[in-house]
Amino acid sequence: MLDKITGEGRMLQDLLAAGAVDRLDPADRARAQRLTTQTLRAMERADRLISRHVKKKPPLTIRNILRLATVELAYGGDAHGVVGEAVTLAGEGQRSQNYKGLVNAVLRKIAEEAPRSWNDLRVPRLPGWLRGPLLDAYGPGAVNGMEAAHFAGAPLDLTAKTDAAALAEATGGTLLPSGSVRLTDPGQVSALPGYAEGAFWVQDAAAAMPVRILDPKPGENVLDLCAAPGGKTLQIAASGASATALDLSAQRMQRVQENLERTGLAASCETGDALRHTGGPYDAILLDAPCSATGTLRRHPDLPFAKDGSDIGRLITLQGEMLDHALSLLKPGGRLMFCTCSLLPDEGECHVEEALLRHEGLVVDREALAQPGIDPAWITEEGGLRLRPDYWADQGGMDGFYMALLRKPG
Ligand SMILES: C[S@@+](CC[C@H](N)C(=O)[O-])C[C@H]1O[C@@H](n2cnc3c(N)ncnc32)[C@H](O)[C@@H]1O
Repeated sequence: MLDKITGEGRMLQDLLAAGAVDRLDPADRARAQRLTTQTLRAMERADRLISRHVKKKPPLTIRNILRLATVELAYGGDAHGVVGEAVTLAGEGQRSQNYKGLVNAVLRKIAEEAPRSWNDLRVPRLPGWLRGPLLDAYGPGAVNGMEAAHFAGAPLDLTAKTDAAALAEATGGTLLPSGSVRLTDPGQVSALPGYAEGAFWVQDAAAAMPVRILDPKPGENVLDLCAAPGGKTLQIAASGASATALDLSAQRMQRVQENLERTGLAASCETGDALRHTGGPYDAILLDAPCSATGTLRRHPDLPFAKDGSDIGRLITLQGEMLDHALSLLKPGGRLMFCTCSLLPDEGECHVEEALLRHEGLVVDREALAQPGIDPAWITEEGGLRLRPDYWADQGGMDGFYMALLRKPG
């Protein structure tokens, strides 16, 4: 998986969905996934240690074997076992066979050194294509905080179908001020109490906020324009509103259907292009537009390796078109929640500023942001909400997100 992510730009989720670890038993599957994410998160540190002992860069597979083993050693893996497994792995490939001796020698040195020097190495940095714009937008202190949050990884947040306090009690989790339930050592999600009955779904606390702010009401017609895998559709459906869920991807729409079935919630599901959707007019619309997903790096440490930022311009254009089209599907006086899980203002704040100039009478509803768990300091100049992974640092952070509630003139 590391070879495909770092060498071919593939995303971990896609590899898993394509069956990359299906032949392993469940415990090994979980271990493979954990080791992959751990290695990606700590790659910069591993490379620093490795570079002390390797003069000429070996082929990618060998580099990845060294990285994987270095991270295992740094996190207390048994030196004999880890080095042995890495040498065996190198021996499996025709080309990589020649590097068995190097793998053995380098890892023996690292086994001695890693437990001592690991924590002295700096927190891994974001790639330049992302770090530059984030420094411009938020400054060095914030970016350091974000990098620390990415390195720390993320807890598991749940959204309750009905009673968050009861869910917190049943799962031993913490009820966050925004209403999500947080678990720091969850184990397997499907083994949590209430999973089979559909009492909750997995959703980061930040990702749960757009629908809380949109506040759908029973009887309202609400469209979720980019719905899959459906966390926000479930929230809309649970509110008692009549939900329509749309997504371009049939495969991802399948996930929405499965989630609705497990939770016993109802929504009308459509596969199609948001820009061609002609239904409505709707009382309220949620537009969780496709974006760089740079707010989710705590959970997706593969993204900085698989992407280089070259698709962001295309995404920004698409987001603007979707925002305009969504407004055309709203009833007069209707409300549009525009959000993206991006840290880049070009995919958030800037869209709202520009939409206000393009659409006469359109306003941002700031009052809707007066919600439990929302710090007024997070509210931006144009009236949106900027969430960052370095917020709630003592409680395990949150995903990066931008959201704003727009009201169409009546
Ligand atoms: C950020 S994700 C949505 C996450 C979802 N709202 C949730 O909470 O689970 C963006 C989604 O937009 C979908 N998408 C991309 N282009 C689209 C289009 N032209 N029309 C509709 N959906 C699109 C993608 O398939 C993806 O599922």
